[in-house]
Amino acid sequence: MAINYSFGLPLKHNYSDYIYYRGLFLPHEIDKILNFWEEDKILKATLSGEDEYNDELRKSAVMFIDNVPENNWIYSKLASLAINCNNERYWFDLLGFHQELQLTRYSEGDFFDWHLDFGAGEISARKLSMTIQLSDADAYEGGDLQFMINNKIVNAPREKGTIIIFPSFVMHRVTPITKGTRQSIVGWVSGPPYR
Ligand SMILES: O=C(O)CCC(=O)C(=O)O
Ligand SMILES: [Fe+2]
Repeated sequence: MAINYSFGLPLKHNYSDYIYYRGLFLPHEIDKILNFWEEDKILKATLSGEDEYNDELRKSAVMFIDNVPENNWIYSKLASLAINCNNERYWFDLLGFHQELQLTRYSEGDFFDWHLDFGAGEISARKLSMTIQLSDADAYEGGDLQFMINNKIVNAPREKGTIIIFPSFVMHRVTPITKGTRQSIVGWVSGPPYR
């Protein structure tokens, strides 16, 4: 039986395991972001909070989008969207981006197995994760961003330009690319500890 033993706090019901948006970036803006790839800036992806490479959990190439004035248009659009999404759905305490936005490129055979973006150490302040699909959905096979929700696997939308936002404690993965290349931006909005 449902009971209502109130602690005197407002209760809001609008939680979603993930939510997606379209149209924030225009096609030419996405192309501009894709042109950021500079081969000499690419890092082999490491697991957050770990210095060691772990090829079993993740294989992809990453680069960071510097938080410099020329790139402010990307940061500010994503910040506004995160704030609006949070005000509508989550009501987490958010402070801002504490890590640079990450550009990720998955080539054939690359993947990122099941994980949370939240955990001990420097990733313990992460509250919301955001992914932006930068590649045409038919430019690659495999490479699905998936969530594990109540023991069911759910695919995130693939359309280019779609922005997917989810709490950083939701389990997700990117399945192996079997053909082509997938690119994404990944960002994390941080905040004070849960309370
Ligand atoms: O590429 C993506 O869409 C998600 C990657 C991811 O889960 C991560 O970098 O934590
Ligand atoms: Fe992740």
